[in-house]
Amino acid sequence: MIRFDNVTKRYDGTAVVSDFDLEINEGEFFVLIGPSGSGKTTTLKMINKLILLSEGYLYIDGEKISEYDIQELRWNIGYVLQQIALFPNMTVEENITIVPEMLKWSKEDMRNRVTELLESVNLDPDKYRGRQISELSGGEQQRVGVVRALAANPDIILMDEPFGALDPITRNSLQQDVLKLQRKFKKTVVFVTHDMQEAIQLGDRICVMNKGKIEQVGTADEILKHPANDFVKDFLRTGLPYYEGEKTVQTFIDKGFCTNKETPFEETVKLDTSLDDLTLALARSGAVKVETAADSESLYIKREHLIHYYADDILAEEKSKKEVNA
Ligand SMILES: Nc1ncnc2c1ncn2[C@@H]1O[C@H](COP(=O)(O)OP(=O)(O)OP(=O)(O)O)[C@@H](O)[C@H]1O
Repeated sequence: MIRFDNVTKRYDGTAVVSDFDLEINEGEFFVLIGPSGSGKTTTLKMINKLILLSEGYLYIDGEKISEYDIQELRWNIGYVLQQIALFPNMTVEENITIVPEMLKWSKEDMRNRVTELLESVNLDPDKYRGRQISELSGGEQQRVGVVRALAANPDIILMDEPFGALDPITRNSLQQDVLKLQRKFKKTVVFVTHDMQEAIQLGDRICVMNKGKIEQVGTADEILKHPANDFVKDFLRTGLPYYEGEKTVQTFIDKGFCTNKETPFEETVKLDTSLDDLTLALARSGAVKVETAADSESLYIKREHLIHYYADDILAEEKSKKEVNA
C-alpha cells in the first residue's frame, strides 16, 4: 500500500534519510522507532508530501505520490501530532468536521460521524460536541485530535508521537483506543515513537531506524528474539527495563554453567542455540558438547548445570521479591 523505493532526503547535500526501501501493508499498524534525529518524522512527512523526497520513489496503492493531486492525497491521509493542531476557538464538532466540510458532506452525515467517532473514544457526544477545545483536558484534546484524523474516512493515518506529552494512565488508555479504532476501521497506520514499550504494544511491525537508515524491520517478537545487530540490542536494552535479550548457550557459559572436563556427550549445541533448545537437548541426553572455535578449549554442559541455572534464577527472583516487600 505504501512503498518506499530507494528513497533519499537531503538537506544541503546531507542525507537525513538514505536509500530507504520499505513496504507498509494495507491495514497494518506500522511503527517507526529510533533515537532523536534518526529520520522518523522526515520519513512520515514524505508520505503526505509535507516533505518532498530528493531521490527515489514513493508509491501509494501502486501510484507514485508525485502523480497524486496534493489536496486529494492529504484528504486521504489523516495526520495526528503531539502538539495537536486543533483550533482552540472552535467547537469539538467543528474541529472534527473540517475535512468533511471541505468534501461537502451533508449536515446529517457529519453529525452522525461526529457521534460515532466521539463514542468510539468514550467521549459522550451530547456533552462534548459543542464544547470549545480550550474547555478540554490534554487527554480529551488528544482524543479529539485522533478522531479528527479519522473523520473523512481516510485510508492512511500518520501519527507523530501523538501521546508523548500525556501522563502514563491517559497515554495507556489512548493507546488502547487507537488500537481498537484501527482494528475497527481497518486503517493503515504509520506511527512514530521513540518509546519501545509503545512500539511493542501497538505495532504489527516495527521499523528500527538509525541515522536515516533502517536497522531492522519485523514483528515485536522477531526483533526481541533476534535483534539484527548491536544497535538494535542496545536500543532494546535502554528502552525496555526488563529486556535481557534471548537467553542462549552463550549466556549460560557466561554465567559459568559449564565444564571444560572431558565429559561423555550425545549431542552438540552451538553458542547461539536458544535456552529452550538446550533444555530439550539436556532432556534427551545427560550432557552436550558446545561447538566452540577450533582453537578454544572444549566445553560441555551437563544436566546438573541446567538445574543449578534454574535454581539460581528462582533464588534471584525470591531475593528481589523480598527486597520489594522489605
Ligand atoms: N528543514 C531541515 N533542514 C535541515 N535539516 C533538517 C531539517 N529538518 C530536519 N532536519 C534534520 O534531519 C534529521 C532527521 O530529523 P527528523 O525530524 O526526521 O528526526 P526524528 O527521528 O523524527 O527525531 P525526533 O525524535 O527528535 O523528532 C535531523 O538531524 C534534523 O536535524
